[in-house]
Amino acid sequence: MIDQPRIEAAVREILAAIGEDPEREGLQDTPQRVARAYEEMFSGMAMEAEDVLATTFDIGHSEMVLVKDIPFYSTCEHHLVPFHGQAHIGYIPGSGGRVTGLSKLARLVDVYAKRPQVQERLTTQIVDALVSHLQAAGAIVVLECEHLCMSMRGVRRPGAKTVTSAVRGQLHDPATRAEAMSLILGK
Ligand SMILES: Nc1nc2c(ncn2[C@@H]2O[C@H](COP(=O)(O)OP(=O)(O)OP(=O)(O)O)[C@@H](O)[C@H]2O)c(=O)[nH]1
Ligand SMILES: [Zn+2]
Repeated sequence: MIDQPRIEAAVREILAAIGEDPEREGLQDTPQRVARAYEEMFSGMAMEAEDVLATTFDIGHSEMVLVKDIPFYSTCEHHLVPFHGQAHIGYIPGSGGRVTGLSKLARLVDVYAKRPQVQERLTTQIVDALVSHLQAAGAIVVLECEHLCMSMRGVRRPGAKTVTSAVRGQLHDPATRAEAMSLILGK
C-alpha cells in the first residue's frame, strides 16, 4: 500500500514550488487525484510475479507459446513520466509441459511495469520471472517503447522507439530465437 497522505502533501508542495496556488478551485482535489493515480501507476510494488504465474495447466505442449503486441504503460524512474509501448513475450514450457494462462503474461508485464522503471530492467525482470516461476525451458522478451522523457522534454524526439530484448535458456539457440523473432516481427 502506498502512503496516500504523504503523496498528497508532496503534490501540494510541488504545486506551490512551481508557483501555483494549491488552494485554487481547479487544483483543490488534485493532490488526492494524483495519490489515487499513483496507487494505480505503482500498483506493481504490491504484486509478486509468483502470484500471477501460480495458475498453470499441464496440457503437454512443449513448443513455443508467444503473445505479442501486449500494450503497457510504465513510469521512467529518472523523470517520473510515462514510457509505453508493446511487449512481446515467448516461452518454451519446461519439462513438465506446464503453461500459464495467456492473460497472465500481460499481468506479469504489469507486475514490473507498474513501478518506477528503466526499460532494460523491465525486460530482464519479465524474462527471469518466466524461468523462475513458470520453470520455462526458454524465454524471450522484446519491448518496443516510446519514452515521454525523450519526447515531451529534454532532447525532444517524439516517435523515437527504444527496443530491448532478453533471452534465456533454449531461446539462446539461434534457430529458435530466429523463429521467435520472425513471429514477433511478422505483423
Ligand atoms: N538506459 C535507459 N535510459 C533511460 C531510460 N529512461 C530514461 N532514460 C535516460 O536516462 C537518462 C538520464 O540522464 P541524465 O543526464 O541523468 O538526466 P537529464 O539531464 O534529464 O537527461 P536528458 O533526458 O538528456 O535531458 C536520459 O538519457 C534518459 O533518456 C531507460 O529506460 N533506459
Ligand atoms: Zn525519463
